[in-house]
Amino acid sequence: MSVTVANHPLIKHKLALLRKNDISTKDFRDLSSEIARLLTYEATKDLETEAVEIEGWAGPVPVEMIKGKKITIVPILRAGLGMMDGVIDLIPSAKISVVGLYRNEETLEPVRYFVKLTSQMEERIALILDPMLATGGTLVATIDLLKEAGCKHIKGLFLVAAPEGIRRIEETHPDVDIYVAAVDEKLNDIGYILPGLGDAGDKIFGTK
Ligand SMILES: O=P(O)(O)OC[C@H]1O[C@H](OP(=O)(O)OP(=O)(O)O)[C@H](O)[C@@H]1O
Ligand SMILES: O=c1cc[nH]c(=O)[nH]1
Ligand SMILES: [Mg+2]
Repeated sequence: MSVTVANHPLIKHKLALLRKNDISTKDFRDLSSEIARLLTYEATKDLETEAVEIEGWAGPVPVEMIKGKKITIVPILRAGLGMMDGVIDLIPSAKISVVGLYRNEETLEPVRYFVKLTSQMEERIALILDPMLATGGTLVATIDLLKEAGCKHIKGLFLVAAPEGIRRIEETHPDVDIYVAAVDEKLNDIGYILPGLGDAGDKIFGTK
């Protein structure tokens, strides 16, 4: 498993703004999407390309294009939707597979309430989107169901991760690659990331 912490000044700056306690719903949404776009650039660096020839203005030109183009974006409801626009900006033809999971506030166990995957999962690269990787329970449940659907190539994009969550994925799904804007210090006693962002879903949807 690889964990890529996107070490880019633009990401650091945007994440700093995202951490402000008095951030507006609009700014939280905009920045989540912008960071997701930059993480997508990083997470797609190893996509395979193939040599093709196109007709250019002065005749045939040898160019490289992405091979296969079978990508599915997997936003985890709700908060993952806040990253989706940024990813679609860069991969406009990606199919979308929606996974609805929420974390039980007492047990911290993920509860599944919606799944709608696109076709041909066994041929696709899945890009899971969720702003927060905390205990890792939600991500493990998502990877489990993607693998059950035949998916073999899975990556996860997160704004902030806790070391505890990363360790859990290393132990359970070492074949999955993680891309994250920051790995924070730890979880608090109710499973929130510190310093973290607070409740990302509530901030994106303006609830609470
Ligand atoms: O790593 P874990 O400990 O499983 O926690 C992370 C999950 O918790 C949050 O979702 P939440 O349950 O708040 O749902 P929401 O997106 O609907 O707010 C977050 O967006 C992740 O999906
Ligand atoms: O810190 C956290 C942990 C889980 N979910 C969130 O939205 N924030
Ligand atoms: Mg939430």
